[in-house]
Amino acid sequence: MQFAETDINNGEKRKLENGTEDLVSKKRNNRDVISYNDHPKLLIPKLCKLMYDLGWATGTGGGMSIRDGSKIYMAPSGVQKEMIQPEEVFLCNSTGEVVESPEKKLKLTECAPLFMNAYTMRNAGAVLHSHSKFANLVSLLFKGPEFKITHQEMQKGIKKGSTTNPFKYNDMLIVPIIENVCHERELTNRMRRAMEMYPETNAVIVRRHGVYIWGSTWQAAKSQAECYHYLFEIAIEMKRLGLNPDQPPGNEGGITDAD
Ligand SMILES: CSC[C@@H](O)[C@@H](O)C(=O)COP(=O)(O)O
Ligand SMILES: [Zn+2]
Repeated sequence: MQFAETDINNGEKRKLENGTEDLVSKKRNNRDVISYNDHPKLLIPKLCKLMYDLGWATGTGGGMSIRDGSKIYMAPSGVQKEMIQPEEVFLCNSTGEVVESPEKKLKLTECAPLFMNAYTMRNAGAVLHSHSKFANLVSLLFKGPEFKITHQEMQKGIKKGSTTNPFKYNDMLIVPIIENVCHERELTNRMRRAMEMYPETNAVIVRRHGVYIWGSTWQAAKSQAECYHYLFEIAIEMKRLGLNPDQPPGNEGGITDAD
């Protein structure tokens, strides 16, 4: 296989595959084409590092996938997720079959069929899996199949399903919770069921494990993930303080418009 020595990001040099070289030349001739720095083989390592720094992808847990048209890029399995290299990212087709494996002997992430749920059922542009302690802990504090919260500004950063409509401040935001199993892949059917039952959700919590979150683009997946994690954390703190996250507030006595 041929490689092109190409400048990426902060001036660092790395060997990238031919496909990436094509992307660079397309960028020169067409301003609308995806930016070189937005190539999923670069973005997945970068976003996984951000996830690691947030405590979402430690101990090799968690991961990320990005779709570019019918090309689906996925992280490898069982590796330090914060140290993935661009040439270690797998390329799959629109049905999730691997079409390009890294030269290094690596396995495709165990999350692959769960990532595919977000692509096939919601036409997502990116999906991530987080092992955040907040996602884990809310699944223990909310018994049954739903995490619920209302009257929080950050819920406005989350869209209703695949629509462009965001949740309103006074909507009830619900995230379905599925029970964990011993092997990640065995979560596929129950995640699909949860997505069918909750068409407005862009996340599925896995009890005692973490959460899957997706969006129409990698940017939407990232910002929605930040909003969901914020809401999980504040709900935990509210419960610790004896406050009820799914209770709409009454008159709290603050200043409102003049009568
Ligand atoms: C701490 S190991 C966690 C894994 O078993 C799994 O839950 C996970 O999130 C990552 O799976 P992987 O196949 O490494 O991408
Ligand atoms: Zn996991």
